[in-house]
Amino acid sequence: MIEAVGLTKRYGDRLAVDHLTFTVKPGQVTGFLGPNGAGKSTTMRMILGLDAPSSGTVTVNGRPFVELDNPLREVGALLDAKAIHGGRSAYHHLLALAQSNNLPRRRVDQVLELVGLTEVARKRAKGFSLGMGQRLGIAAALLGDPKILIFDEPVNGLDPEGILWIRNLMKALAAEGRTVFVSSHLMSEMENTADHLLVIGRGRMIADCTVQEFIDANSELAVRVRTPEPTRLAELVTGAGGRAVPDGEGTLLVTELATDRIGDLAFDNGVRLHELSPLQASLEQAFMELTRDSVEYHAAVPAAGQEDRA
Ligand SMILES: Nc1ncnc2c1ncn2[C@@H]1O[C@H](COP(=O)(O)OP(=O)(O)OP(=O)(O)O)[C@@H](O)[C@H]1O
Repeated sequence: MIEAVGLTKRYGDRLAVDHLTFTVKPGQVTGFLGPNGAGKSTTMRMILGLDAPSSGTVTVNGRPFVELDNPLREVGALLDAKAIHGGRSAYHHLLALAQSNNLPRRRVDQVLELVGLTEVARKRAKGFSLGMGQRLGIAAALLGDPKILIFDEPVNGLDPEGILWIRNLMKALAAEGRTVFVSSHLMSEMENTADHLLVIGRGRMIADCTVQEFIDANSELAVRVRTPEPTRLAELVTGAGGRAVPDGEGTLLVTELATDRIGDLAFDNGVRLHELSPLQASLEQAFMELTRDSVEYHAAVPAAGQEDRA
């Protein structure tokens, strides 16, 4: 369990993390989502005692990280996969970690096996691909068999196979009853992996809900209707309080009116329908919409007065 109360980090006059209060529970994957610069890494660094909060508190298993007796046995983290000693082999990198943390040597072989690096274990990590480096970072996180796992953007730059592997691993770790906290700036990455979501923007909590709740609350329902009489149906829809916009020949996209209502309306007025299909906006779109005002650096030039709203 990870618990943050009023967690805040200030860099000069910039609030990188702004009074975050949340709980990350065991037995599920919790996705930590936010656009670049939202404050995800800073939050994770504070959880791991690498940065001190300006105010507020964060505990793991009820205690601040720095007070844990055996940190590697309680919390495993992947923050920056490139932060390894390139001259060492994967095996020696893990062995050094195991020895300095009083962990048995056999754990090294076990985690190498678990992440699929056994065959290259004696090669220097310098020659590792991004995916192999990521696997080595995960092996290090798993070394102490911790109940809490923290991964910062673990799939960044990975190929589809690597992404799938990490997704399945996170789910399996959660199914074993562990607390799995994973950050990403892409909603699409989380929708198949996470059970719970914490969404932040500009350091502030925007949403704390299940993935299903996020879908229900944020994806606008539209209905695609195909008919030989689009103009007539559009009038009926508008008359009933909905909105209809043409979407190709003989097709309308209807919003603000339920699917059943559109069907009834057409039937009651003798309008023939060839298609009536409810559509959901993608989660990615919903996420972009939700965080639009909280993106730190927009690609386009921001409107006057919007440059600094931190
Ligand atoms: N050491 C630092 N000194 C000054 N500002 C910092 C420092 N670390 C982070 N920041 C600022 O704090 C804010 C949050 O950064 P952070 O890296 O936590 O965001 P993030 O959500 O992890 O983004 P990304 O996905 O780009 O890593 C940003 O505005 C960043 O520029």
